[in-house]
Amino acid sequence: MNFAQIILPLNLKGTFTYKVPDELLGNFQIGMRVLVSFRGKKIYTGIVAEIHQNDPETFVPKEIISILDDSPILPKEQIDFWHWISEYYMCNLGEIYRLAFPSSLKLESETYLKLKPNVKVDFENLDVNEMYLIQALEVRQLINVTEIEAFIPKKDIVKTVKSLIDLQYIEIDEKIAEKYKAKEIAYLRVNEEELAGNSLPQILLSLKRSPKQQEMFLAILEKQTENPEKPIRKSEILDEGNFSHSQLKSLVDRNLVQEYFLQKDRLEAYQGEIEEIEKLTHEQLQAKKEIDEAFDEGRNVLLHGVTSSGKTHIYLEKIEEAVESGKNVLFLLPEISLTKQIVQRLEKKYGKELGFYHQKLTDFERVEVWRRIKNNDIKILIGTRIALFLPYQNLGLIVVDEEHDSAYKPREVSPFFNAKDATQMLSKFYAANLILGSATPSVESYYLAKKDKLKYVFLGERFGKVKLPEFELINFKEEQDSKKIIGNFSLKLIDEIKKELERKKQTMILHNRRGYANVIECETCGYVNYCSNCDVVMTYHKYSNEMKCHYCGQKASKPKVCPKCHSENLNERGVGVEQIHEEISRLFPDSEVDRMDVDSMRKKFAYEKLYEKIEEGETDIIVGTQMISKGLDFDNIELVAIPRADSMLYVQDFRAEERAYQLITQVSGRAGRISGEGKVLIQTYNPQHSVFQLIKENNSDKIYKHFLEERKKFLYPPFVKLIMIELKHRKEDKVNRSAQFLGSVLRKYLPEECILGPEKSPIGKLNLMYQYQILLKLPRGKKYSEMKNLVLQSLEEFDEITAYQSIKKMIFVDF
Ligand SMILES: Nc1ncnc2c1ncn2[C@@H]1O[C@H](COP(=O)(O)OP(=O)(O)OP(=O)(O)O)[C@@H](O)[C@H]1O
Ligand SMILES: [Zn+2]
Repeated sequence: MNFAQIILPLNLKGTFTYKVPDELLGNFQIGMRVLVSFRGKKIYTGIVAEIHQNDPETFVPKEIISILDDSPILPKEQIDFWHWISEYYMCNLGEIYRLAFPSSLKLESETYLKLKPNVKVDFENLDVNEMYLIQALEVRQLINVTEIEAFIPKKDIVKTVKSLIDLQYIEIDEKIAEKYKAKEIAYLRVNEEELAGNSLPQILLSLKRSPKQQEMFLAILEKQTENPEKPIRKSEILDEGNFSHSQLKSLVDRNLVQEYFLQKDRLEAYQGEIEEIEKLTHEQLQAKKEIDEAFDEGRNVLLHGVTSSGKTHIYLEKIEEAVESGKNVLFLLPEISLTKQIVQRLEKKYGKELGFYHQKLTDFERVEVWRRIKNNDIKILIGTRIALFLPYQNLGLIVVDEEHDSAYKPREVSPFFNAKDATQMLSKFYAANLILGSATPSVESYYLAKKDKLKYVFLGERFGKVKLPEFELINFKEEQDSKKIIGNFSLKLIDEIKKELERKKQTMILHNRRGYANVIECETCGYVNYCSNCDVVMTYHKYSNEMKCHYCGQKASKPKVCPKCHSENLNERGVGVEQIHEEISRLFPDSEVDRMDVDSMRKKFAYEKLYEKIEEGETDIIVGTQMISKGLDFDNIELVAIPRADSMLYVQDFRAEERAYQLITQVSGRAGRISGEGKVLIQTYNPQHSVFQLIKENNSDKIYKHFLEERKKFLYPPFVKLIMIELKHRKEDKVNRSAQFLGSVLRKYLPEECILGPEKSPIGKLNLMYQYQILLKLPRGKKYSEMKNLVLQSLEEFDEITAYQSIKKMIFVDF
């Protein structure tokens, strides 16, 4: 008899044993999807992880209902990778499965289906089951898979649903249906109707008094006549420097010229010619040579290239080499950004052989990418962390850009894993090469490189021998004492910004706190406004005039009087980016000041629009949170200012200094990319702080040495391994008791010095759940896996207590 171990999309440990009916044995392989029922009536799509002959002794396994694929949907390398993640990050295979697969590939009882809007169904070509389902959906808008069992035999359900999805008649109902759109670009055209109504000489006559407008109108008309198929980019007209925005605006107001927007991806065909990549500079060539050598020895690479050193050019060379040798490439980004230079270039060169995969795609789009990857139609995939799980074949190169970015290991969605670290294993399973790249590598990667576990390749010079920005520290205490400040800005800093404005240069101001004020406090009784779901004060957002909890998203109106003592004496405390924006706008009333943070960028295309505005020089000062530090490559920014730099350091987190260094260096990297005149002004109460001093010196070896010494002294990674266990429950005393119990079990097995806690988490309540945590500091090396097994054993003992089964457990490995 034959049995199979099946992975189910459930948050349960391990795989599940099913019997393989003889009639299915003909084509039954690991990596195929099967339909099974689990715990009673519910059906699920599972994945075959193992085939064997071991009849289980303690129970009678159920039979697999049907096979859904003709060939494995998941390659062996991915199954190995899933097993590794599950073991290393102590999570369940089912959690990985849920994250990895688009919903329509893993239909289950609770999946809801609906008709696609405005479909015309060709009933003649449907089989009986398909017809029933369509008819049912016409009567009721939503039907879930369980309900379908009433009129379609179980074994045919998935086949029927799949075929109707393929025909695009039906779709999975998704709450997050907001479709991702590519960047919109502004285009111009002459208003044909005006031209038809009035003769050209008439129009020109009407523009007699404004020769510039006349000239511009003719320029647009000329381009349009020359090549009617080719849209005229607005920037193309304005960039020549001949015409101004106000002239264009008059033409648009007179209805002679129309401005319209097109999505970037719709235009691929027009954008035509692929330029050769510029030749690598001497330094870049040297770096590439070192990478080639490392790859020859089968080693992975950490590419540490200062900001604007041209890491992109090196990636491009390696990517194109891989593709030429018939291999496929995965390019991983922390977040998808279509404005990136590399994306634009690859898009031009590889067109349809380039794929994108990220959280913002709809389910249908995701399935489409799966299909194309499986058919080997995509050579280069650009994606975020979920792209690790696509069914690649022949993967030859993985590049992880901005490898230090914490978006690779979010703590909000399970399973918890670090995508950057996981690529090291993925590359192993595929025997692919790996480049981790950053201007500010994570301390862990740097350490691995220095230990020769990764090949360290350093690019210390900006492209074109452009100078790196200079750092200057402003002692804010002194400025304050001598009354040389206005609000959060020293007169010195104000003066520097003024100079930039006069020189027509752009300035960036970084303040990494959302909102307007951190708290609203009652002067009379000291009341502060806490979120009703969380143990967190609510942040005041002046622009939207509301209080927001940054942890659970809860909103409330701003209190007019103190809810406790009814005093009207309410005060704003703590400075958020909105306030910095307001101050700057007041200090420079004649300048265009824009704000870039998650709150202001929520509207559709807000980011794209602001990006273009900055690119076209319409913005003078950009105020923003860490968002402004990411990958922007503008050429007219010279001054970067950080008015309240201390706020980055005093955070309870052993990575606070590392993060501050990365953020300051990244944002400073936006300055002087062409001119080499970049300048960074840091206002601080502690100019002597070692991190500021080291940043000023700009010697990366020294900085990392400092970080590593601190980590060693206080026993933090990379010198120990951290595992954080967080327990959650709606009742505080229950979660407290359970945490004490787990602590005592762990202490039975592990040495005392490895265990910190249990204690209340820094955020004691989140979304109505009380949280307690236990931090484990475990030794590296062989001992680590031994101890991890003991941790597992402790967790199993914990799970045996019935009273604690309602406690939610979260395990963060290497967080
Ligand atoms: N060999 C080259 N020839 C021509 N231009 C180059 C070359 N290398 C880099 N550049 C240009 O230099 C600029 C900086 O390069 P790039 O954006 O790749 O830097 P980076 O190392 O990724 O920096 P960051 O980490 O700040 O994003 C870009 O505008 C790029 O086009
Ligand atoms: Zn909250």
